[in-house]
Amino acid sequence: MRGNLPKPIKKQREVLYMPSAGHTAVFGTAGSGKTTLALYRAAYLSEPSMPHAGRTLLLTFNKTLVTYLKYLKPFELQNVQVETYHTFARGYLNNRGKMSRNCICDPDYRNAFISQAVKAVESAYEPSKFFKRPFEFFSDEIQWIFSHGITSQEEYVEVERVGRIGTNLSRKLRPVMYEILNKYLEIRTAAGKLYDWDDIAIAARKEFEEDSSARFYKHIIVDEGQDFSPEMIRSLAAAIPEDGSLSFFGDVAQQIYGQRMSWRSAGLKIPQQWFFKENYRNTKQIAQLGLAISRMPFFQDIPDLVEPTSPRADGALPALVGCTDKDQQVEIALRAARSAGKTQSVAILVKDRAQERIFSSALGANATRLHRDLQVWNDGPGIYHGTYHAAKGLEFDVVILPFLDADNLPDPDYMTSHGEEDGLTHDGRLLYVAVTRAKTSLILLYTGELTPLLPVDESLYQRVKP
Ligand SMILES: Nc1ncnc2c1ncn2[C@@H]1O[C@H](COP(=O)(O)OP(=O)(O)OP(=O)(O)O)[C@@H](O)[C@H]1O
Repeated sequence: MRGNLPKPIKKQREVLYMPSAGHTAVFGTAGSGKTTLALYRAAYLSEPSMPHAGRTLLLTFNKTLVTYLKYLKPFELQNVQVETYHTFARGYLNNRGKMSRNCICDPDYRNAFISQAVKAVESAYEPSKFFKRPFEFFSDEIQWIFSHGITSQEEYVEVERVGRIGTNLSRKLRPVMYEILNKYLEIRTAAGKLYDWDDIAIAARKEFEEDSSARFYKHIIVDEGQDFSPEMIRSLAAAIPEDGSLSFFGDVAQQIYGQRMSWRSAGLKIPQQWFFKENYRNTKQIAQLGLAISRMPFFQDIPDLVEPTSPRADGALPALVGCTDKDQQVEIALRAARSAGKTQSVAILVKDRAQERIFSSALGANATRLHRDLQVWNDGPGIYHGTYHAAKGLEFDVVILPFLDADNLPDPDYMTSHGEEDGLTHDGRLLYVAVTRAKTSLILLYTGELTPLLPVDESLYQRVKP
């Protein structure tokens, strides 16, 4: 295949020729070629001269990654549609006459409606601590219910919650929670919003199940599948014809949306699974740090986690720089980015938008912000900046991670609303994603106490004076 893709080797070749009908799943460690193979697989399944050929859809979770995939997309993928799940679901529902103008509830309205719903239900009950839980609890619980395709109170009360901590809710309280959800739906519908970004998958799945017309896509491939909710996957299983295929590529260690949801509850029929253990992206030293993070206590007991074999390429140990204060971290990050950015691709990655703004205002037009509206991907030297979330699926020669301070990561607000254990798991995976974006160099900056999300083993780093 032409384009920028390396030639598939070993297990990758097997995956390319997996059965062309039914469900298949590939789990791989970071940098093991999942995205690469998702692209190859799309080309193979859409190849017009093959008997299995059919219209092919390649889906991923966020828009930045769609832009990146379109950049990588070689000539043979001319007939493959690449988009986000939400674009696909919205398009399908629109096609079926189930959409109207502005009928999707944006996150700000959603939050306001959920707060109203909690207050409305609370007023009908005796005072209770339950209603005083942080807003994030109710918001996450509604997302969890939708993501699992639960549409009745009975179902919600009965459902087993596997491995969910922090926000777990006793069966006794679930009817009240479901009342809040119903109230939210009532308020939302009254405001003319038919869906939000979480329950649109329920609507798509139901619509496909009732839709007896010929399917538009024969083959669907999912990249970054660990971030698709069970209901999204179910809707995709319903979207393909009998002789079509659904190929799932994912890495559970990188699950950063819809935490603690398992694609397994989507009920795919997967006769065989493939595992990619070889890491082609990172140097040995960077991969070792990634592996050490994935062996920390908060990563334990993740089903389907694939441990990598050590890559061959050698490089420098990740640089760990203890700074006197935050300003010094910013100064060093900027200096390193400006210097490396002349000849290499460099990314400064941070936790949230507020931290990102520090770098966007300092770098201005000399850098590219990683965000959903990024239209074009330019390979080659240059500086990028963005959140850990926005860097998902991407890679850079050099990655700079400032603010790795114990009082910044794990995020204190997240810990308050979700509990310590959830906070460690959530931000631990984010940091794992960030670390594994680096091809050859990794610079870690902190002040005071280092985040507990990084391993303490000094042999994994080289200490560098600021
Ligand atoms: N067979 C191969 N030979 C050489 N390089 C390869 C091979 N397969 C993949 N690569 C390279 O390894 C890097 C990682 O590949 P890719 O992005 O497909 O991995 P991934 O599993 O999707 O990673 P992640 O989940 O961490 O985003 C890319 O630079 C890709 O070009």
